This record gives sequence, C-alpha cells and structure tokens, in this order.
Amino acid sequence: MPHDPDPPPAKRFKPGSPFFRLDKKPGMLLPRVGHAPVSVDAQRRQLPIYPSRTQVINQLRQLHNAVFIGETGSGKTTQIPQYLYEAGIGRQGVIAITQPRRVAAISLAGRVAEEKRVQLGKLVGYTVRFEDVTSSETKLKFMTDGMLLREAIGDPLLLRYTVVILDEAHERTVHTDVLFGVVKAAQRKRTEQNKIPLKVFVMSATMDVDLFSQYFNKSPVLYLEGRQHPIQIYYTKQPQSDYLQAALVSIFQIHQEAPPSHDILVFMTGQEEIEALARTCRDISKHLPETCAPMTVVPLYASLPPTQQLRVFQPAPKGSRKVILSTNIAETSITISGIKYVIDTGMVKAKRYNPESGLEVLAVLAVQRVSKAQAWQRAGRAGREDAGSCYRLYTEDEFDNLANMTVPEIQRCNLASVVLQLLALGVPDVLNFDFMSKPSPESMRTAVDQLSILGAVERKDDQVLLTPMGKKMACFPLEPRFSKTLLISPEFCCTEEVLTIISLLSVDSVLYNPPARRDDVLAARKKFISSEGDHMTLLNIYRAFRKVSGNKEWCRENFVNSRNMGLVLEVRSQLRDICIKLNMKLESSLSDLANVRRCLAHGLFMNAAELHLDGSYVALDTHQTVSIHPSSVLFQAKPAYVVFNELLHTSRCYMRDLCLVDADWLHEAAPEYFRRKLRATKS
Ligand SMILES: Nc1ncnc2c1ncn2[C@@H]1O[C@H](COP(=O)(O)OP(=O)(O)OP(=O)(O)O)[C@@H](O)[C@H]1O
Repeated sequence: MPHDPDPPPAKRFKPGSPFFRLDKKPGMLLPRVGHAPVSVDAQRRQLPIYPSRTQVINQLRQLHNAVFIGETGSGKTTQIPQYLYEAGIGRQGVIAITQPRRVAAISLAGRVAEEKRVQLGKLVGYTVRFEDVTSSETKLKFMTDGMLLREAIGDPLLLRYTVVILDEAHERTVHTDVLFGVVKAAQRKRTEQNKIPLKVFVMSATMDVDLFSQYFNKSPVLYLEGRQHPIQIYYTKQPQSDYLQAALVSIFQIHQEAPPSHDILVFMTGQEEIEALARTCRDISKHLPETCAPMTVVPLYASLPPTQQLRVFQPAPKGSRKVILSTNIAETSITISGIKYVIDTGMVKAKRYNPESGLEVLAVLAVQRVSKAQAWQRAGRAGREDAGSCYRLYTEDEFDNLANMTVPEIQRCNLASVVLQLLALGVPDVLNFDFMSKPSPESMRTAVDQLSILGAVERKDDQVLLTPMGKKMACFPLEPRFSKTLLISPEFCCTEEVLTIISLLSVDSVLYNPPARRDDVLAARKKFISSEGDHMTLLNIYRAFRKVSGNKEWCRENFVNSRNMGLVLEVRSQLRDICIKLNMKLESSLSDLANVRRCLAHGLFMNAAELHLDGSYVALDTHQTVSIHPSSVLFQAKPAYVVFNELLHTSRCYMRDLCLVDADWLHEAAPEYFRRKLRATKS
C-alpha cells in the first residue's frame, strides 16, 4: 500500500528504572514578575508588556513600520492589537493579525474576545481556511497568513485593513514570506495613491531583527522587556540515540513525580509517530500503581480535523494529567492552560528541497533537527500561567550546534505554487519579486518552466503571464499539477474520481498499519487492491467506505483511519465547490478506470518513470534512477510506465503512490516536453 508502515513503537518503559537523568542545569529564560494572576483584567495588567503600554501606544501611533521583539508570553500577540484598538489607532478599518497556523488564530481570537468581554465573531473574530467567524462589526481579525494572501488576490491594496500585524514572523513559511512582499507593496502603493496609509508591524520572540528591519523600510526595532514566569531549561547529559524512547521515559518520570494538575506538552515530528506513542502511553498508564494519577493523552497534528485539534485546550478530567503529543503546530503563539512541562525531542519533520538531485518537481519531507529559534519557542509554551520547565532531549552542546534560525521555506521548496500565486495576485515581474530572502534565480526559472509546461503561464516580451488555464489553476488550494489534473478531468469524464483521488492524497494517510497485525492488515486490504496501482486502490477503499456510510466498525475491521477519511470528505467537498464555481462538468467514469489513469497521466506526466531492462526505473524528467516503494501495490508487478505522486529519499530514491499508465498517454499529454527530454538524453 502507498503508505509507510508505522515506525517501530517506542520500546517498553520499565517504571522505576529511569533511562537517563535530566541534568539539573537551568537555561536562560528568566522571570520578571512573580505571581499567578486572578481575573482576566488582572492577568492583563500583570503581563510584562503592561508597564510599557503608554510608550507602546505612542510608538504605534507615530510609526508606520515597526519590528517588535519580546519574550514568549510577554503579551505581544494578545495585547498589541487591543492597545491599537483602545487607543483608536486604525479604527477606520480592520486590524489584521496574521498567524502561520489556524489553531493559533482560532485560540488567540477566543482569548482576546474573552479579555474584551465580547462574543467571538463580533468585535474580535478570526478567518482560517474553511471557516470565517467575523462580521461587519469585526475590528480585530486574527487570520492565517494564507487567508490574508487569498484576500489580496481580490484586493491587492488590502483596503479593508488599516493595520497588518505579521506575528510569529520568524516562522518564515512560504505563505509568510510571500505575504511580507505583498503587504509591503500594498503599503507603498497606498501611500503613492494617497489612500489611507497602512501600518505594518512585525512581531516575534525569536527573529533576526536586522533582516526584518532592513526589509520593512529600515523600521525601528522595539524591544519589549521581561518575562512573566520563569522557565527552567534542562538538557540531557548524553546524546540520545532514540528520541521516542527518551520522550517516553521523560513523560513517565514526570508523571510519577509531579502533581497531576501539571500537564505535559511533548514536541514530536508527525502523525504516525504521535499515534504510536499515544498508544504506548495509554497502555503503560493502565499498568501503573494506583498511587499514580490517570493520564489523558491528546494528540495534535495538522491533519487532525479542526474540532479535534481544539481538544488540547479542554482540561483533562479532574485528577487526571493531560499529556499532549504535538507536532510543531503547537510551537508558536498558543497558550494551553495547565501546561507546566514541555518535552522537546529537538526534531521536526520539514520539507527539504534537493536541487542537486535534479528532482525539482518534488520537495522531500525529512525528519531533522530544529533550529534554536524553534527550541526557544517550544520552551516558551511552558511558563505561561505560572513557572514551568522545559526538558530538552539533547545535550547543551547539541543545542549550541543548532542553526540559529530555520532556513526559510521559500529557499527549500518547489516554487511553482508560489509563482502561480504571485501571478494571480497581479504581481507584474514575478522573477524579480521583492522577497526578504530571495530564492535562487535558477529555482524561480524552473518554477516558471514547470508552469509553462502545465499550460498555466506564457512568456510575452520577457514577461510571464497567466493563461486562462493558469487563472483557473490558481483558484484551487492545491499544487499546480493537481489543479491541472482536476481541470482537465472533464475531458476524460472522470472529475468525481479525480476529486476523490486528489482529496485522498491531500490528507496524511487514510490507512492504519499496526505493525503487530501485519497479516490481518494484508488480508483486509486484499479485496481493495487494484492491479492498476495505488491511486485506484485508494479509490476502491474510498468507494467501499462510502458504501457503508463511513461505518466505524467497518473502518476498524479494514484498518482505515476514519478520522482522516472524514477529512478527505471535507477536502473533497471544498474542491468540488470550486469545480462548480468554475462551471466544470462533474461526471463519473464509474467502472472504467482507464479514463481516470489517462487523466492522471495527463496531469502528472512530469512525475513519470520508465522501466529499464535491468529492472530499475528511470524518472523521465530527470533521468535519475528510482525504485518502487515496497509499500506500493505495484511493487511486484513492475509495469513499463508509471506516474507517481512523490519521491522519498531513504536508502534509495523511492516513488510512492503509483499509477499504471500507457507510454502513449504521456506523449499525447506533453509531446513537446517529451521531445525535449529525448533530445537531452541523446546529447
Ligand atoms: N488562551 C489563553 N488562556 C489563558 N491565558 C492566556 C491565553 N492566551 C494568552 N494567555 C496569557 O497571556 C500571556 C501572553 O500571551 P501572548 O500570546 O500575548 O504572548 P506573546 O508575547 O505573543 O507570546 P508568543 O511569542 O509565545 O506568542 C500568556 O503567557 C498567558 O499568560
């Protein structure tokens, strides 16, 4: 099947035999003010930013650009928007506060609404993908940076806004970096056109202030001093070879020693790892002595349905300890009540772009070390309501050797989506867009080439222009090759199937593969397997899931992750709505799946591979040797031509999610592209 088996479960923890001792060496997050506050108003007054309120307001009034830097928890995100509003600054319009992640935008809006004693969605609201909780009364609007970017497509000058606060600027996601340029251009144009000026403020606890100040018109840097509650930082004495095992031991060490009201937040890398550790923790906690409090384990990762993500904010049942196992989505901005301990594995799963391999089409996901900025943000999730501790599962030397900042995503990802988005935003000269950290000209050119091969752009007098196809492609929140596949699907009368397949591929994994039940899994999957490949197998599973109306028991018996299937339904319905808006014909090819495969060949031809006589495959785009991943249903079959969804670099370069195609289909999809590839091989 197209997904990796679960990682090995963390080895069993033996209560009472600590795996390692935590070095009692405190780190450097130090307290300023002391005591746990009582009411929300009192809490506001006790925040480190409060004594500087008047000064901050004066600065906010005078400046059009400023960079705010202050410790995690000092009150930047919740207070500065309120100070602006209370002082009447920017009241003619809306004050936008952008966040890299939806969970942060939602919870911050909730907190600020509570502080202002208003109903969420009135004065204070939020907008995230698929959810808009704002009204005509909304003046303080928390939103993901992706949403503000989408709004900029219809309103490039962002005229609805008088202030944009770019929060957690250090995260440097692709969206944030594009947004920096868009907001900066909107500010400049509004001044040039004598419109109401736009104020742009940038905030973070951990950023390269000079870079930001320089980029935003040499703006002044304002330091907010102080930290409300102390955070003790602990390092391990020895490097840990197995961070999952180390996390498990640390969780139970704390669990056995600390009062149950002190909750734990653990930073890990991904869904499968989190679910595996959650199962192990639940198992172990059942066998602990009665003197130990019960444990409520709550997972948190991006592909969890939004309502389930918000479960982390609910208190655990009385007397029980909450242990949150999270990816880096809980790393910035959020305050989770009760978190006293943070356990930082020091690892994160992130995109790594490998231009040397020539595989420009794909960025590879890899587990890697966090940056120092990320480590400090993680620590900052403790000590928000009271003193806290952060246990780093690495040595202080290892910490010292971490990179200061995370390399901006824009410099390590495929830029085709970015270029398409910039063109949809009406940016005239995309190749020279004012990025804070410029991607290499080579990777920008490659992106334009890919879009041109997909028919999304054309070049005219040195200019790159969006074609009508490109305009439609930009309407979908998908990678260009997927939006193209969807847009051409009516030609093959299979839009319903393609919608399903793309939705399935957009979600982490709808399959659940417990290693201990490998034989049962194989037996259950057999009936869905299609000799036409993984996409068709997934389609069979989806169809069977719909036939039983998502029955939970059926999901359990067939090792299908019903939660993720729920998400597939949600994504599918959103994509379908866009197809309807674009007047696309929604037909189904029912049992004739050859049409669906032909459509995939036409959309994914840049990810095609050909079988060679020696049994190896060669990627047609780059001529690199690739192999079929053992989890694919085509692993044994070895068809002559396949298209694949992604490449995974481990010991070899594996293709994952494969579909059997005819060579003719590939050539009819992009004759010129394949002629060029052939010429390149011959020369
Ligand atoms: N949802 C919440 N529930 C309880 N307290 C909260 C909540 N949100 C914020 N707070 C309190 O307000 C403080 C300041 O939070 P705020 O998000 O404004 O800080 P910040 O300086 O922006 O930090 P960061 O850089 O980590 O985002 C927190 O430390 C916490 O004490």
